[in-house]
Amino acid sequence: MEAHDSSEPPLDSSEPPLEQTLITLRKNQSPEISDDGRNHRPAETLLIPEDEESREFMVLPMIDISRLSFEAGHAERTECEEEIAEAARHWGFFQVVNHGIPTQVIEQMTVEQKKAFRQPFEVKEAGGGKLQNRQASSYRWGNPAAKCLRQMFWSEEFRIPTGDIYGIEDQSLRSAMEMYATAVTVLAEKIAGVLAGNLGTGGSYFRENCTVRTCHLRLNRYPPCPFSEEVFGIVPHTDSDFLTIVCQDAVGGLQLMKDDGCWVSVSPNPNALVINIGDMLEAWSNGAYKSARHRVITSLEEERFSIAFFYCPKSETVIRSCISPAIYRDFSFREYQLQVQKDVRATGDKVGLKRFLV
Ligand SMILES: C=C1C[C@]23C[C@@]1(O)CC[C@H]2[C@@]12CC[C@H](O)[C@@](C)(C(=O)O1)[C@H]2[C@@H]3C(=O)O
Ligand SMILES: O=C(O)CCC(=O)C(=O)O
Ligand SMILES: [Fe+2]
Repeated sequence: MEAHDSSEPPLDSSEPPLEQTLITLRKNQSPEISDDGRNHRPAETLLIPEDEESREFMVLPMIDISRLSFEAGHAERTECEEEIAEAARHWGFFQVVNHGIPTQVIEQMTVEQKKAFRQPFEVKEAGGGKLQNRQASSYRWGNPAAKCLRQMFWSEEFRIPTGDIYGIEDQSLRSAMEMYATAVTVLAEKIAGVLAGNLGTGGSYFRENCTVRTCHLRLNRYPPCPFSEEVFGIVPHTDSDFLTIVCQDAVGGLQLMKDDGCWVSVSPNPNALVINIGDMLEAWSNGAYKSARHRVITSLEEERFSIAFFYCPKSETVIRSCISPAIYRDFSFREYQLQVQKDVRATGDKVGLKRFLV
């Protein structure tokens, strides 16, 4: 498709100019080669190499966490805790059902999320519109740091520290976000407590360092993408936090890398939330729990929405392994975030925990 072909339907006024960005970045790619008279895209520019293994048949662990409640028996509770720790060790990812977040709270949040993204692009860019708050603008699209097509994101996002939600001017969005963030924080504390307990420590480190002011909510939207062979919805990455709770709609596209290097799709389940371990928990657990790489593949026909809650510590929190000898040196969360930003600005990619190995 040509960049500004007059036969194209007019751009919806809420859409960010992703296609123009893609066309610009495409020009930076190496030229197409032609040997047998046909054009071939050079192998290094294929988004997903032809020989890449994926395990479509593998199913992410699904854990019923009603068994963590005090009404459940000791044996049931222990079994559930072990399932969580086992999944965090081998997958870095799992799904939870009977998680205690009321359906109505999730539904209200997703309705408000859609309304926020349906605003005109100019309104979103000029401070977030409905997400306007007394703090900095929370809207981003594409990937401003992308230097080539494989670093671009075919998505837009609103990102807000949970402590700034009270400042959102739109009343219905604020109230939906407050309820969602409160419920999901309780869930994150519960899971972090189980994971700490399984390593023989208490969950107080998390409760003391992760507060309502330190966590983040990120609302994601992935528009339908006519270039899904060229661009990711979100590039392969690990999350920087302790753990992330993702609520995805029915479209699908989230994939994670299993410890054997194969990509596995996370099939949407309307009753489940997806939980993944972040870099801070990998470092704190001395590598026992895995911060798995994950990515989002775009859909040709359907837009996709997801909500990610990042369970993060205070900037000054020191991340020190609870097991010795430590494989990572001590560092503060601030130091880690600054290093990630520096790497992303310089190269377009996140280096991550490798930089902090002893
Ligand atoms: C371009 C990038 C921004 C990002 C690091 C990355 O290389 C790819 C993923 C992005 C992400 C997603 C999860 C977290 O929000 C984040 C802080 C992280 O660790 O990886 C962001 C990074 C970011 O926005 O700086
Ligand atoms: O959209 C998703 O399913 C995952 C989003 C994600 O990985 C992120 O926001 O860090
Ligand atoms: Fe992520």
